[in-house]
Amino acid sequence: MGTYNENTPLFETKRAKGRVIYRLFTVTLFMAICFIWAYRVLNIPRDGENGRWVWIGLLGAELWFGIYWILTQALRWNQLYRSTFKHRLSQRYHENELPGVDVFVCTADPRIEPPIMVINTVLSVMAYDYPSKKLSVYLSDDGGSDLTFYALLEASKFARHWIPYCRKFKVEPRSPTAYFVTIPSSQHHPNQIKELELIKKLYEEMKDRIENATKLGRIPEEARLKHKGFSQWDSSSSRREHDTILQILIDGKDTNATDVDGFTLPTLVYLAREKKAQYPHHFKAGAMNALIRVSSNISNGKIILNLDCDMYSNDSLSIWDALCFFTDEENGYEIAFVQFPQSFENVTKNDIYCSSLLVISNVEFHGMDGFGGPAYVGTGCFHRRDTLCGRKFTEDCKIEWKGNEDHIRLKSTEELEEETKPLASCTYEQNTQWGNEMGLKYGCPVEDIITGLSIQCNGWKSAYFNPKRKAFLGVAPTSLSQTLVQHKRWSEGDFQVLLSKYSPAWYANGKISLGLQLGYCCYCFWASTSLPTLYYTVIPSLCLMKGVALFPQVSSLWFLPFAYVISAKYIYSLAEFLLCGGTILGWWNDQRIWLYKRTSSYFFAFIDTILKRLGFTESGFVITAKVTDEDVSRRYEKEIMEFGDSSPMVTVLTTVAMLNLFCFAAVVKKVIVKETIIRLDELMSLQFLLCAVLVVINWPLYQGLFLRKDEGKLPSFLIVKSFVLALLACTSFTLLY
Ligand SMILES: O=c1ccn([C@@H]2O[C@H](COP(=O)(O)OP(=O)(O)O[C@H]3O[C@H](CO)[C@@H](O)[C@H](O)[C@H]3O)[C@@H](O)[C@H]2O)c(=O)[nH]1
Ligand SMILES: [Mn+2]
Repeated sequence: MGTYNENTPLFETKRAKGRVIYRLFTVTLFMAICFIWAYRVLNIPRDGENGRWVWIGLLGAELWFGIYWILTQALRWNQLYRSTFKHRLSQRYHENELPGVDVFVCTADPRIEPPIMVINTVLSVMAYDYPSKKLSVYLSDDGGSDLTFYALLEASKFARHWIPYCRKFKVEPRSPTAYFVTIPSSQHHPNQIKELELIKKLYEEMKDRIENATKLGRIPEEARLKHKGFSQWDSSSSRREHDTILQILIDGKDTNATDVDGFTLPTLVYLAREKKAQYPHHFKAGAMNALIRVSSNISNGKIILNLDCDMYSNDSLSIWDALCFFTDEENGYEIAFVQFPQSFENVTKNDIYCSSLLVISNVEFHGMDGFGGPAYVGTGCFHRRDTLCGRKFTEDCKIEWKGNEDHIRLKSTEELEEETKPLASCTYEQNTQWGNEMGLKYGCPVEDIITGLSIQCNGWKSAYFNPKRKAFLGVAPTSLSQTLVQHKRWSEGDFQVLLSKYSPAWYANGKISLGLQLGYCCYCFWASTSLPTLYYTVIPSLCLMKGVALFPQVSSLWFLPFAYVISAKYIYSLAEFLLCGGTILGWWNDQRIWLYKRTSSYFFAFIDTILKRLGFTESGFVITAKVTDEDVSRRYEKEIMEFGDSSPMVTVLTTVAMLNLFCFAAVVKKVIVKETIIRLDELMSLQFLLCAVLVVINWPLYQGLFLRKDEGKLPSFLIVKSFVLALLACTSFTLLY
């Protein structure tokens, strides 16, 4: 058996099919883009002529779009697909020889990340199909909340029943909530039915206790008295000011810590790192680094899995998949992390906020993988501990995975806790390389992207694994404003990565492949695409109203490249979307959100980054809510747009929408009065088309402004505000031009 085993690979990679055809298509599109550029350059109105500056602006925008399009080709040029052979791995390794795996779950606020959701995630990973003594689960609570601690304490007791139940009946998924809503009732063994009822009852009781406590904002007195852990909270603790709270709720080394069947349980640890107002805590990156240190003293697993608190495990075998990459004798040693896609449980069929990241997950990350590996996106990612801590790649980095790290510990759990606590103090990192050369990087709202990039710059590869059965499922935002806020954080972060010392544009030069550099740039330039997009959605419409033509006539030969680029680009994008499993309406929604993100989130991200550079603002981390109230939820299910708080971002959207409506109406009026019918379809057809499409795609905004009566509509003062702003823009353009 042994000899046969050592030579067979544990994973396989395949290049995408149809690459030659795709590349040819790309070349034709690129040529057409060059013609568009040529048209703009050759036809610039002369000095003093009407529309010179508008034209030059348009040239700038089209140059940018063309260049950006080239960048996006890097993500499509060389796609790679992977599959694993888990059974070979389990043949090759004895249970005792498997590496330890430490799972880090991060939470930060019990009001928008409900404790019951958090422990469902925790339970789903505790129930992984992996030897318990090799598995440890750490919950980092940046909210420093005793409610979360209470929930975790409850979960530690429930786990004693839940894990054996999962093991016995091989259930999937292993997040209790998700499991109870999906159980197929018919195919159960009579034995299971009884146990199912029992476990369900236990779960419901626990859930009630936790939800009651969360609702009241207070722990039941008897529970508080029963567990000494609560004594670490006193009247002065708050989320911004408290000492380190570290509790090993289940110590895997403790022979008494067993489930109801008498088997060892995985280690379970609660950590609220020390917080003091005068020390920056660096958000999730700070939490992760504290976890890295604390875990190194407790379980020190060679593999670290990082999850956001809403991302439960949907496949109990994912650890095996990840290990196939790391332990493959031939190619595994250069892989630093294995990223799974971010998938979401709550997306609706046509995904109105395009939160399922369909194309990114099913196309673009495979493209990055073809050039050296995907980015790290913060959740659903397995890391090697040493590379996360800053180890550089050298050819002799081959790590020996096999080995029994099972030493006997002489210290008691309490001693271990006390000894470990200082590792999570505010001052620990002073004068160290943490947040810089070690651990996750500080100072960037997308700590994940910048950290992953720096690991790749250290010479490592990463792997993207996108299995059929989703490995992790999370909660996507359910309102427009939340989506915009999330994307503002992402695009701002990515833009900062571009300007940082780890910039994919210069620092990464020569350290990672050119394709990967361009791939990263695609995301890093999100923020800057806002300017040309805003220009394109405003100026041509205003010119249309004024009667200034900016595009070639239908009868001109120059019309052809425009027609080709527009149709080829959109037909391709629709095909790609459908191939990823989307719907036609979903694609249309995707185009809308594409526009909204670019004209609001990215625009504000751009401005904020500049302000931050000049020292005016500090960037923070606005946590995405994972709860939705019932009313909002109902509208979300029906795919009715929910606008949420009316932020300045939404004002930009409504103003642009209103402006296009004005321009469109003005032109239609002229046509009706028969003034310009001929000029319109001759000279201004494309411009008219652009304006009309903008009006059509903005339909939900007009509905939200004028037609809807429900709570999710836009506030009426926004009608006035955007009306005045749009009117102002139209009149000043008419007067000044
Ligand atoms: O001070 C903080 C702030 C956030 N978090 C946790 O970070 C995670 C991500 O926050 P969320 O609000 O859900 O942001 P998303 O935009 O959904 O997250 C994506 O983008 C982030 C970077 O912007 C990454 O950190 C995440 O891992 C990635 O999933 C959550 O579990 C939070 O509890 C902390 O632990 N401490
Ligand atoms: Mn999230």
